[in-house]
Amino acid sequence: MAGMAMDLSTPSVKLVAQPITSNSNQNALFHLIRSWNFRCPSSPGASLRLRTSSWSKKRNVAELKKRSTMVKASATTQGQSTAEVVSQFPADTRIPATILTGFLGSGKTTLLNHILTSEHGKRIAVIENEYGEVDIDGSLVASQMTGAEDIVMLNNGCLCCTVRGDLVRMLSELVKTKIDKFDHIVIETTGLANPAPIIQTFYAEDKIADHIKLDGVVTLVDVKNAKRHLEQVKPKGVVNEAVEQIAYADRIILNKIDLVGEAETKALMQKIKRINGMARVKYTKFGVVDMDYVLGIGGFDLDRIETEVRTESLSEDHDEHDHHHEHKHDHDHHEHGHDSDGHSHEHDHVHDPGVSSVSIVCDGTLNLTKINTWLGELLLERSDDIYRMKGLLSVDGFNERYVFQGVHDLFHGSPDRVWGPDEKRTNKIIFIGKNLDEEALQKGFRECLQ
Ligand SMILES: Nc1nc2c(ncn2[C@@H]2O[C@H](COP(=O)(O)OP(=O)(O)OP(=O)(O)O)[C@@H](O)[C@H]2O)c(=O)[nH]1
Repeated sequence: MAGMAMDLSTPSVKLVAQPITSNSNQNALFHLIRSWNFRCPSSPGASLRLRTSSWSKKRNVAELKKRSTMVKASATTQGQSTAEVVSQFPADTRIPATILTGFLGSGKTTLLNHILTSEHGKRIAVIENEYGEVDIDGSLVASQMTGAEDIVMLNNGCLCCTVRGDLVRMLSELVKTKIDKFDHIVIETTGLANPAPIIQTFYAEDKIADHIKLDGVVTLVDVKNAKRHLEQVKPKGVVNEAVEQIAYADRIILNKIDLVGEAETKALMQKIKRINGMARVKYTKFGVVDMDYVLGIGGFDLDRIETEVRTESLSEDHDEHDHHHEHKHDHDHHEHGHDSDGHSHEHDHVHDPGVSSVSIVCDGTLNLTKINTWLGELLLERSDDIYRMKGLLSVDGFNERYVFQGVHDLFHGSPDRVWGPDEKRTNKIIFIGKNLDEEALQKGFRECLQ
């Protein structure tokens, strides 16, 4: 039987086929591309090349023994119903960490206080990131906290830029001295943070990844001001933080709905769904949400891929897409950001230069070589633009489904449970990124089918 793995012996992104034994199945779990090219939004010229180290290789031994995989899954005796075929990813016992992000004043601290004062039974360590010396949010949180075991302030600048090293140190320190004192970590970023490098911290550093796992990115949106922020024109090469924060999110909270009308909120919801068609979105006042909406998300877990690439949500997006088909290059989130005028445009084959989501759902089985080549080349050429992706694939020669998720050039995939005997083999894949050419992606993917 064949398996997919990242060829770690070369710097290339190409996926390779490798024989699968019961052991090598486990070794196929984590794939990581070797480097991460991060551009700082506040100084776009600066580029930091970070080594991702051999996280995957080292972790495979200890961690994967512990988590020892999945592919054993349920036996597939004839007649077994799909419902009985369950995923068997063993429990991941690492401490989950949530990144709480959102534009200035969107309600991050309000939500944090709600989390800290809610009854969820979790002991929470909080890492606050503030610009400047005075940690106003810190005092606000501290004054209300009941559940927080620790509040750590990172006051030297934006978390995604200068303080990233500090974040690593803080997390390492928490791991070293207080690992048994908390059950969850919440990191509140500044309103101007780009979540990408913060996400990457959890994968790039062995000493963190061995003990802490990224649970998810929760993005607060101020419904009153979001449209203006999302449409703000930025100088060439400078990211729009408000758009980035939505693009990387697992959960989006449209906050302050008491301040706007329903039509305005709905229009914003559509705009946001076009940027990120994967995240769940909820409306709130003062950040009041159920705790399981923001804690225990599993946004980066392979065993949650299925729920994250739900067919229903994708078809919902397709309906929305169809509705806008004639003018699908929605100008809502172009860099120059003017509103769609409702007219059909002639330039139907020009792809959307903004940040958007593309989802592909199709039945059939993929040819291993073709999908390896297509996905490998796509990541090699476009990983700067592909912010996040998730997929569930049916690949020739596999009895198991293949699930994967990625953030830029970081790729993490594995065979999952076996396909049920009567289960329809539907491939589902979603990309969130910049300059996505939906037509080309759909065509490229479908050409990999047998
Ligand atoms: N009307 C209204 N005000 C809200 C709501 N949620 C938060 N606020 C208020 O909005 C202001 C900003 O909220 P914060 O929670 O401090 O926002 P933040 O994202 O932490 O702000 P920064 O740290 O400055 O980026 C505060 O005065 C909150 O009380 C809401 O749903 N409705």
